[in-house]
Amino acid sequence: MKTFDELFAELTERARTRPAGSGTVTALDDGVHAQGKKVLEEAGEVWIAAEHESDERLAEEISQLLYRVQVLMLGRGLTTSDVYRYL
Ligand SMILES: N=c1c2ncn([C@@H]3O[C@H](COP(=O)(O)OP(=O)(O)OP(=O)(O)O)[C@@H](O)[C@H]3O)c2ncn1[C@@H]1O[C@H](COP(=O)(O)O)[C@@H](O)[C@H]1O
Repeated sequence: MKTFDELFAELTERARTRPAGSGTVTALDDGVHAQGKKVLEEAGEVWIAAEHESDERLAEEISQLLYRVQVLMLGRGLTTSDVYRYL
């Protein structure tokens, strides 16, 4: 189990070291257009899960959405501080 900040730190490290086999590295190389589409796709899956699926499935879909948002943040060079200042 990890927090949003811990995952972001992990993905930041993946972006820096670019280990072989990292899905995050591939997603970053795919570019912002593809990263944005993934955010939209996962958001749709969250919506569907919220209406029709179990709490567990919904939580899993939300975790994937958070991951995709973080990949997009990294793709655009944003940090968590850039976002948190608006919360
Ligand atoms: N939290 C996640 C995470 N959530 C979702 N995903 C990716 O998103 C996919 C699920 O989303 P989709 O619905 O698009 O599934 P899919 O269509 O079957 O998958 P794709 O064909 O799009 O890969 C998963 O198969 C993963 O590839 C994640 N990939 C990685 N992480 C974490 O990110 C960290 C770094 O991962 P790597 O970069 O892969 O080492 C690790 O801690 C991982 O646990």
